[in-house]
Order: sequence, then structure tokens, then C-alpha cells
Amino acid sequence: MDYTIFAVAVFVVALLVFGGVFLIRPRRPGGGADQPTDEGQGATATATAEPEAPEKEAEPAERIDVTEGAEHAPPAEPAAPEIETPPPSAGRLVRLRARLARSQNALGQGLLTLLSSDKLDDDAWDEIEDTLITADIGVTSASQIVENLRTKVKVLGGRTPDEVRGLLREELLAQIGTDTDRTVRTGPHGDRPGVVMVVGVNGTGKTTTTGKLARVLVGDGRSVVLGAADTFRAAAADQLETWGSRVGAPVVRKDEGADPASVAFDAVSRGIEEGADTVIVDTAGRLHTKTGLMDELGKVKRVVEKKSQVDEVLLVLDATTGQNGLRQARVFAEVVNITGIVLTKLDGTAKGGIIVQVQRELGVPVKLVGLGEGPDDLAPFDPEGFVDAVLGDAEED
Ligand SMILES: Nc1nc2c(ncn2[C@@H]2O[C@H](COP(=O)(O)OP(=O)(O)OP(=O)(O)O)[C@@H](O)[C@H]2O)c(=O)[nH]1
Repeated sequence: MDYTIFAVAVFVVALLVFGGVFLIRPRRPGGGADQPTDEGQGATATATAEPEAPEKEAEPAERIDVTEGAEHAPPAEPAAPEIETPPPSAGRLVRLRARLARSQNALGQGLLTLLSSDKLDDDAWDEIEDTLITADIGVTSASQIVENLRTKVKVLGGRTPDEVRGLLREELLAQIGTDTDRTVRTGPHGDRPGVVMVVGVNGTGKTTTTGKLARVLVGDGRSVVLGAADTFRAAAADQLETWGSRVGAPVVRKDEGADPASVAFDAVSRGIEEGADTVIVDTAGRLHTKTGLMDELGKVKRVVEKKSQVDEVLLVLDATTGQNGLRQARVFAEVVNITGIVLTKLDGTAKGGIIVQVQRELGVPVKLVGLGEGPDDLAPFDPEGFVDAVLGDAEED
């Protein structure tokens, strides 16, 4: 009996030892502990499927902590980029005027030719009005311009090209408004930074504008912190980080899907801590129901205001989208108190009249215009510079 028990015990121990060795050995190639080595071996097909599984499982647990932390650490940071010194804002529209002239000149030349024709009959005036409407200036403004021009031309009698240009210039400027305050308020208040919220539908150039505006401010000698509160797409935050790193502006971001208001709050806190002059918060515009949009933008603003007042809410509109852009503008204007408009992609459309229409609709001035994809292709809007470019009076190239 004893021998039987002893024999069974020896057999069990032997089985365990043999089985243990056998079981441990095959795990090595794909096992958790060896994972970094395997990963380093790179992309060769079949073996990669297994090691990836434990890695993915481990990630979310770590990421939750990161979400709560101040910033998202980029995975493998490349060598720090060289910090650029962008040009100041002054004189930018002059530099970009040739580009404006190129896109808007057909409108100006079309109007000047019609106005200079010998016979200014009803058909000619209708054509002038149609040309203005085609340029998205809006029906009300177009008919006002035509009415005023008709009266002035009658009084004038004969018309020299200079006189015609002068009349048209005057009318266009009157519609755009020369005495409007177009200052972008970015200044700090004591020890608190100025806060700018950038809103608008994605694809209009919102993130690009946030980055370009940071460059404008840094070019003017300001220190800037950026908040990547468009958390719908991680790529938007990556994009902003690239903009920020080029001018040495820190970017506060969190994981995709994080609460935009908390990103904005942290960005403003960081701005205060660092004694920055301005915090620019890029928000998401992807919510196509008005209630969702209202809730989100309202919350971002309220939360930011716990830390500092919001000085500017800039609405970014794509000039090439015409009536669609105007519809977007109306929705945003209903949900948030817009203080200025940034009209992007003016280099890509002849319909610069949208400036007049959007200002008239929203009662808010165009403060900045985007004139290209280059990093410094954002300029403070200047009505005279714009109209001179439309009328083909661009001296610089
Ligand atoms: N030609 C031209 N392109 C512009 C201008 N502003 C922005 N863009 C381009 O428009 C595209 C969209 O810009 P984004 O800044 O990514 O647009 P967004 O609204 O932030 O959209 P998301 O990136 O999806 O958040 C990019 O290719 C920009 O380079 C402009 O003034 N002129």
C-alpha cells in the first residue's frame, strides 16, 4: 500500500516537472516578457499578431491616468524643432495684396469696365448689380451700391476712369465699413492672459487659423499657450502641436474624446502659471445639432471664465463656401457671442463680397483674413487694402 502511494507521488512529481519545463519553453517567442524584443524586430507579418494583443490590453489602463494629467506625452519625441521668429502682423495685408488682387481682380475689373462704358442704361446697371451679387456681396448691399452709384454718376455727368474708380471705391468701402474696430483683443489682464476662443466648422481652416494666429502674436512679441480643445480627432491636436512647436508655444491637449472644456480650463491654467500673454483655444465644430453645439461651446466658455475672461470668440468661415458658410455663421452666432470673423481661403475665390454679407448678417466685423496655406498667410483685415486689391490697384507684388 505504502509503495503504491510512494509510486503515485513520484509519478505526479515527475509529471509536474516535465510538464512545467515543456509548458514554459514554447511561450518564449511570443510571451509578454519578451515583447519589447519582438516589437523591435518590426513589421514582419505573421509573428506580430500575437504580441500586439497584450500590448493593447495594457494601454487603456495607463491612458486613463494620462487623460487626467496635464498633458499628453507624444510617443517618440523627435529632436526639438528650431524655434522660428515669424514676421509681425503689421504690413501683412500689403505683403499679401498681390494674392488678393489675383483672386478678386476679375470682380473689380468687371465692375470698372461696366461703369466706364459709354451707355450706362438699365441693362448695364442690372449687369453691375448681377456682378456684385455673383461675388456674394448680398442682394441688399448690391442694390444699395447700384442705387448710390446711379445717383452719383448722374450728378457727375462725364466719367473719367479715375472718377469711376473713386466712386466704386467709396461705395465698396461704405459697405465694408472703415470705422469699425477690427482689433483682435489678445492682451493680458494683470496676471491673467487674454483668452481667444476659435470656433467654426471643421475643414474651414480653424486649426490652421489657431496656429497662424499664434505665429502672428509671437511675431508681435507675445507669449502664447495653445489649447487643443477639438478632441474629436487626435490629428487636430497633433496638427496644433506642430504649429506650437515651431514658435515655442506650449500646447495643452488630452486624449481623443476627452472633455473639451477641461482641455480649455487646463490651457488657461497653464497660461496663468506661465505668465503667458494669450491663450488660444481651438474648439470642435463637429456637432451638427444646435443643442449639442450650444451645450459644448457654452460649457467651454463657462469653464474658461472660471479662470479668466474670454476676450475674443473668433468664428472661422471658409470664403469659398458662400451661402453654406453663411448658414454655419448664423448657427454659431445663435449659440455663442461671436466677437470677430476670420475669413479663410480668400485666395481661392473671386467672391470676396462675402465679407460684406457676413458682416451685415452677423453685425460682427471681419478681423482677420486667410490668404494661403503658408504659415504666415493670415493678415489683419484692412478695408482699404482689400478694396484697392479688388480694384486692381495693387502696387506691390
Ligand atoms: N488656400 C488656403 N487654404 C487654407 C487657408 N486656411 C486654411 N487652409 C487649408 O484648409 C485646410 C483645412 O484646414 P484645417 O485648419 O485643418 O481645418 P479645420 O477647420 O481645423 O479642420 P480640422 O483639421 O478637421 O479640425 C488645410 O489644408 C489648410 O491648409 C487659407 O487661407 N487659404
